[in-house]
Amino acid sequence: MAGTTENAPVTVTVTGAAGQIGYALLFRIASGDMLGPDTPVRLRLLEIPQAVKAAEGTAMELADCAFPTLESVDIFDDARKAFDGVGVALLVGARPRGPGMERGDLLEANGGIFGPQGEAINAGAASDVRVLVVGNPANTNALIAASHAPDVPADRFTAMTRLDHNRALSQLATKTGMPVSAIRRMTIWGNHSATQYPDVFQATIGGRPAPEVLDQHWVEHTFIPTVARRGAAIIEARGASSAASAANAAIDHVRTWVHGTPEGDWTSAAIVSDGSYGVPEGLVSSYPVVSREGRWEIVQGLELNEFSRARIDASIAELVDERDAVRDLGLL
Ligand SMILES: NC(=O)C1=CN([C@@H]2O[C@H](COP(=O)(O)OP(=O)(O)OC[C@H]3O[C@@H](n4cnc5c(N)ncnc54)[C@H](O)[C@@H]3O)[C@@H](O)[C@H]2O)C=CC1
Ligand SMILES: O=C([O-])CC(=O)C(=O)O
Repeated sequence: MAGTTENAPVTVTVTGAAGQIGYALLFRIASGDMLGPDTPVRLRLLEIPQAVKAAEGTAMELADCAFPTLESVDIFDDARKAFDGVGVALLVGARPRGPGMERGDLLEANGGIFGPQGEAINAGAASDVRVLVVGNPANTNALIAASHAPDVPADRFTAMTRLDHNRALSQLATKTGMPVSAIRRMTIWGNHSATQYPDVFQATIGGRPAPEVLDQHWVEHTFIPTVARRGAAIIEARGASSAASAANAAIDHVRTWVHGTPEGDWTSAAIVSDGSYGVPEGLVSSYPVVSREGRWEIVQGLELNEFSRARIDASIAELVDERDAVRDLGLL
């Protein structure tokens, strides 16, 4: 199946492969969008037993695309087998929220999935494994997975806030009439939840500081709530949670992690805190990050005004509450 690709193959495990995001994600991974056209991909799909047949259908369609980068597809209902040799683990499989729910309401329903998957990653992953948690509540699920993988360095576990980041770029582009590519240094801080803080104070738009271009009232009362509540607005409109845009953000996250951020810009990712910017060490929080030589680094030395500090602190407080809740549930 593999064509004229040059690099060593990478094993990519996707959980929840028969779900909505899985269907939007797998074809892009297989086509080379995530790791590049020169890297063959060995896909391993993990599903619950009832959804294995649907995953088999997706595998048939993957075969029918005849992607030169797709070396193999295997389907499992056993996490240990699915994560054997994994280089990139995309933990998508989890229940989505419905109308009227916050993502934190899913803690109890979904938290139990991530401990066993962390253990399976610990047991079988490649030494340079990269893990992205998409299933909600993503930050705290990543914390659970990392805490069950003591032999895997904590910086290998991340959660997705790239969708929030992309939503913020899009809102700013629409508001200012500038192309998305003219907006730099946007940051999402904190939790992938309604408390997240989309920070424009460090951003530039067309080379000018964003606060000079934007009206503070619009930032506070329209922009921030629009970005932070976009997931709920999509659920309201579609009757189902974001899928294609979530898959796209997952592709962006891993591609940036592997291939690096462009000079002069950064992105947002939830990573295990080293204590930077007052986030308690060990919490999985979104930060401004660059990727250099395949590792995330937090952008240091940013000055935070009082408004930003208060917003970040509120999101951190929620992450602390979520951590305490999963500890009480015995999931950590
Ligand atoms: N971090 C982010 O930005 C975003 C996160 N999400 C979250 O992603 C998750 C998945 O969303 P959808 O694909 O729309 O849901 P879905 O319900 O369409 O698919 C979920 C799939 O996961 C599978 N699954 C459940 N438990 C599993 C387990 N233990 N192992 C393997 N597979 C398992 C289910 O059988 C199902 O096929 C949800 O938690 C959703 O809230 C969604 C959008 C954005
Ligand atoms: O809002 C949800 O539940 C799904 C999600 O995480 C998003 O779209 O950001």
